[in-house]
Amino acid sequence: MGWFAAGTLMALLTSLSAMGYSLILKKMGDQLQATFGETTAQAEADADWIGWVAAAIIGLSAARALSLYLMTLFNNTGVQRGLVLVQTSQFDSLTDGDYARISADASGDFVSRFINDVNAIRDAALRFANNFTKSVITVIGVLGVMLYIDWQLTLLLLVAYPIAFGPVIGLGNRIRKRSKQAQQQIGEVTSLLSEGFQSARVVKAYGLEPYQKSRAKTGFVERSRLFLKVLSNRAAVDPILEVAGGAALAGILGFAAWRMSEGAMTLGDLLGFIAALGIVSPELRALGTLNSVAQEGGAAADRVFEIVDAPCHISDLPNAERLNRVSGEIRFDEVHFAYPDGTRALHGLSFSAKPGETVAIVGPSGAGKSTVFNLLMRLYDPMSGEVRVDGHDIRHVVGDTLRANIGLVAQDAALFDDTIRNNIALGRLGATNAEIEAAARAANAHEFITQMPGGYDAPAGEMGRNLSGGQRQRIALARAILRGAPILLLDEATSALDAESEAKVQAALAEFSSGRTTLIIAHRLSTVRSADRIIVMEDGRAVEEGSHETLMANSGAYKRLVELQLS
Ligand SMILES: Nc1ncnc2c1ncn2[C@@H]1O[C@H](COP(=O)(O)OP(=O)(O)OP(=O)(O)O)[C@@H](O)[C@H]1O
Repeated sequence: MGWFAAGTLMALLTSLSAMGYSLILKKMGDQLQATFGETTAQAEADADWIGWVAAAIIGLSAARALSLYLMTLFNNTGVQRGLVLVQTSQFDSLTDGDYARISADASGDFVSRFINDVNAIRDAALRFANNFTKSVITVIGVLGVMLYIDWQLTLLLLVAYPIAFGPVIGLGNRIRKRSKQAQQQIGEVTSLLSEGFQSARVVKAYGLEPYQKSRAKTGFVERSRLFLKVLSNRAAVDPILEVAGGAALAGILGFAAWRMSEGAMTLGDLLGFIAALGIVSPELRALGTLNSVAQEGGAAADRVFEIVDAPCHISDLPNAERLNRVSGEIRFDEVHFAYPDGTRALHGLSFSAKPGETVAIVGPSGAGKSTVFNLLMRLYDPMSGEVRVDGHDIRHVVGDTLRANIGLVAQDAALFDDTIRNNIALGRLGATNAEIEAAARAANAHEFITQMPGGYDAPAGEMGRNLSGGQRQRIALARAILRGAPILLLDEATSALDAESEAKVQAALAEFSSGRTTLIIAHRLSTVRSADRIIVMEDGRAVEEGSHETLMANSGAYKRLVELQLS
């Protein structure tokens, strides 16, 4: 706000200097008219005023140039700083907000809201900050000068010009609508591009280049079609103002000529008035085009603030309890849950895990196993039923303190474009190098890390692409081990490992998980055999429960799954 206040002050100075021009010209015209009646000697004696006029014009130009420069500088600083606030609040709101929100939309759409929409706001805000105040102040000030010179002529101008603005405002509304469509479509193209680049391997392997190229081209063509619509509306603004402005000017000049012939106006008045008109017309035109710029910026701002203002459904209750280190008792009581798109994932799931117990959750794909983890971390709330940790309903505890008690190794290892060391350290910020290395050893990752060029300081690459699938999993495991939380969630955590690595990691995990409650999701049933208890899920409920031996003796769903894998 401070920067904009300084910018407005400079705009005021710029406008004052503009008014000065027309007053100087009026003075000059009146002098000239007086000179016509003088003798040569008198005229020469009075010739001094020419020097004064020249000096005043130079002084005014210099003042105007300086104030214009400072105005732009101050406003630009204000806009850039404002946009940093907008972008950070957009990012904070998305990061702190519901997981459902971020997982529902295509990532390209979010990226586009951060980059393209913010750019559109930047363009609009810069033009607005640098032109709006200056134009408005100039118009008001110069109109004041005009009223002083000839109020009747000025009234005519005030009636003639606004007529031009009606269609311009109508166009502005169309521009806003179209611009919103165009920005939305950029989001789709961004998603399409990032998806294409990330799947480059499959694209090559399946010979999908023509398919990808035609999808991209369709996106680009659509982009240019929508953008052209915005441009054609924008292009109509200037001509409308030109015609209306021309008609107004003709009327005013005709009226002025008549008034001069009547003797109601002096040559000085006319010169001053024309100078004022020359200053005011481009400013009025600029205000007309600013409307379309503001509409485009407004459309982008709508999209940006949709994120900033998104309501948060999963937040801490005002009297939420802080969880200290829990002992790790987990209980699901008759939990029913559907994802926001309506997909029913849990139908009255009940199970429990005692502190320190290792419980495996198995079952066919889509049975709801990963959903159990999502609810346990309170990424979503159940529709009915309760999820309890150490007896606390997790809806009544502070989310961060709940998650601080959980270490997760998910199906996607989720590595960041940072060093291997930092990727592990994310498990517990502030961990020492020795602790990081110990975690890596426990996850059977130390050996391959030290063999990489750069070792622990080697970059993992975007999404960990410099590593193999099995290496990524071991880094993710090391991260969870470093966290040292009392609850460990392993979702297909060793699925990408070869048999030898898996055996080593399993042994390390067995040691690490002693004293911690560990929930394991695994399709490879050989890896869950040693769990204290196995829960078989089907269609969102637990259909069987017991140790490997008990379940094998039962001849139920688990035995069928094992036999299917063995065969
Ligand atoms: N974010 C989501 N939005 C909508 N539906 C979802 C979402 N995630 C999962 N589902 C649906 O919920 C159901 C249970 O999914 P879940 O991922 O829990 O299964 P799973 O047993 O872990 O499967 P898998 O073994 O294949 O990983 C499935 O029908 C799935 O399509």
